[in-house]
Amino acid sequence: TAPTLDCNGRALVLDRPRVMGIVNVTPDSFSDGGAHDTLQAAVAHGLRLAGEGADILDIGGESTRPGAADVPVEEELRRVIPVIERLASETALPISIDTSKPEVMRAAIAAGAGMINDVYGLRRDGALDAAAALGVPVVLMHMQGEPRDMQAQPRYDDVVSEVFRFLAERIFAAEMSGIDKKRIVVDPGFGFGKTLDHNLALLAQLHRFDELGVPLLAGLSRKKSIGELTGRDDPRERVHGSVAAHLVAAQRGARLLRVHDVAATVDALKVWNAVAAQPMPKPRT
Ligand SMILES: Nc1nc2[nH]c(S[C@@H](C(=O)O)c3ccccc3)nc2c(=O)[nH]1
Repeated sequence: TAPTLDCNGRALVLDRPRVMGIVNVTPDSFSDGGAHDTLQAAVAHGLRLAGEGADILDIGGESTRPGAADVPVEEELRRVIPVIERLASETALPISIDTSKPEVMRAAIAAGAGMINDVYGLRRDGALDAAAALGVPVVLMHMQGEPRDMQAQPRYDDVVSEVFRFLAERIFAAEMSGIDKKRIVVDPGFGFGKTLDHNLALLAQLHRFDELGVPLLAGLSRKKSIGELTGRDDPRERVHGSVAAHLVAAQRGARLLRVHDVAATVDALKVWNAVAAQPMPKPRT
């Protein structure tokens, strides 16, 4: 039986790679930037991704852009809560909240979200206890440094081992706080304190994270590394490179893919699934 995440009553079955559609509710992601327009545009975007075949929607109100100032909790709530309420009522999809703040976690789950996606791995004060009390699945991601400085000088002796150890420690910390291991997803955090070479090493050795015994999320969509490999400076032109990277991640064990371009990724996974479903001839004994 496949691992199944109970997201506040909405099931996310990880029997095959599943697609998490990104809904950024940050004024800088919608041209006009007005609050009402941002709400309308974000909800429309979420509904569109649902129509394209997303298995879950990830709502984020704080751009973790390197160098970005921390968004005050009231502002983050003002952005994401109305979007979660509308999407939770207008789609049957599970919804994850991309936040590191305990207050935002609580309000988001109360508003209908069913999973916590924390790029900070529940390291903020009160985050572990909040996540434990809320009883929903959590994504624990690796980041070296802080969003404002993480890309300045990423450095590792052995990036895969160090990210592995960090994730193992966060799983332990989560379990010690009462979070059942069955509710935990881990994520190497592509682009969060990593150079291109670090990201490529993590992708190439993604299978090593199977040893942690929890499902893996990969988020490479439209990231700088994809741009560097393809020479595409405009993130909107990084769809093909992103789909390729996510297929590699799926092939090497990722069961959640966090993407902007849902339709393209869904089509690619249909090909992947068809091949994965092929019976393998018994190895000649
Ligand atoms: N679990 C998980 N959550 C995530 N949230 C993000 S924000 C990122 C982006 O490019 O989307 C980003 C980074 C920097 C600035 C803006 C946006 N990336 C991930 C990820 O890789 N894994």
